[in-house]
Amino acid sequence: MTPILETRKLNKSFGAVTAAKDLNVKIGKGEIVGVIGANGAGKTTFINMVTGYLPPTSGEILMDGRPILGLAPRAITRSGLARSFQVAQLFPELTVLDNLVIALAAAESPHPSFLKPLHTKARVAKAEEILGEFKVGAYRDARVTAVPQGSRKLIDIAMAMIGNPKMLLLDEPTSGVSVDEKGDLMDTVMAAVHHHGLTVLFVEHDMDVVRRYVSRILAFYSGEIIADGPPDAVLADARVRELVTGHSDHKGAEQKGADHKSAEHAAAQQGSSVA
Ligand SMILES: Nc1ncnc2c1ncn2[C@@H]1O[C@H](COP(=O)(O)OP(=O)(O)OP(=O)(O)O)[C@@H](O)[C@H]1O
Repeated sequence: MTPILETRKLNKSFGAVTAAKDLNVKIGKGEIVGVIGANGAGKTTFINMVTGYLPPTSGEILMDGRPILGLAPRAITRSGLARSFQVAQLFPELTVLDNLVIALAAAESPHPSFLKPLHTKARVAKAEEILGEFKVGAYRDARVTAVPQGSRKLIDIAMAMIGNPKMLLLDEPTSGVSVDEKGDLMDTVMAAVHHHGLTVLFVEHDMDVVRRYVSRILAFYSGEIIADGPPDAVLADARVRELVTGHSDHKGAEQKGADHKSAEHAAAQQGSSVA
């Protein structure tokens, strides 16, 4: 079967830094793929390249067997490959409903008219349906700035799904979300993903989340994929334990390593350091 997403010998260099090295990836329809790797391993670079935000140095990218390299991000989204970002891309001063209505109008036409009313009955009804599906209906009339981080992430992901994509790429859907909220957030996202029959690839630093939701892991290290397979096999891989999740011979150390990476990552995002 033709993969929904395929990259062939995808490379990206930033000067002397190799952020992607000969990445050959095939994602099949319906797969739920977790992308893991330490800070700077090349995870976001990979997502940015396949969604058109970053031109590769060389290589090919195919969606449903058709080349998409060189297309603008919006054209790639329209072809069925949608994404979310590490930081939710919402209009912070507008209400949640306004944000969804704008996204719906943009999905209907690449050049929505400013002269026609945005809040049509159909769009408001659709927005309310989406808010219900993502369990954020309580924030319908709240400004985005007043919405908790986890719900903001859900709204952002809901908006990525508005154009009925075939595949979703989520860059750290649980980053900045409390440990208590992560499970509910991912349960809600995955319920929607299964309901709409989507293929998903998401970057995640929390190995508990990865283990629970994915059927396959791609482990990145220094721009390369060092392991690709079912979660149990990849997380037990010696190189992954050493270079990604943190290696120790003690029982449970793999998780401790993962927790440390999460802490390191959170600290890096905040410009501080982890001892
Ligand atoms: N615009 C850029 N200019 C220069 N170097 C970059 C740029 N973007 C990424 N890099 C470098 O490329 C490498 C891969 O970065 P990337 O952001 O893809 O890593 P990552 O795995 O997503 O990390 P994180 O978990 O911190 O988000 C890093 O060495 C990074 O410093």
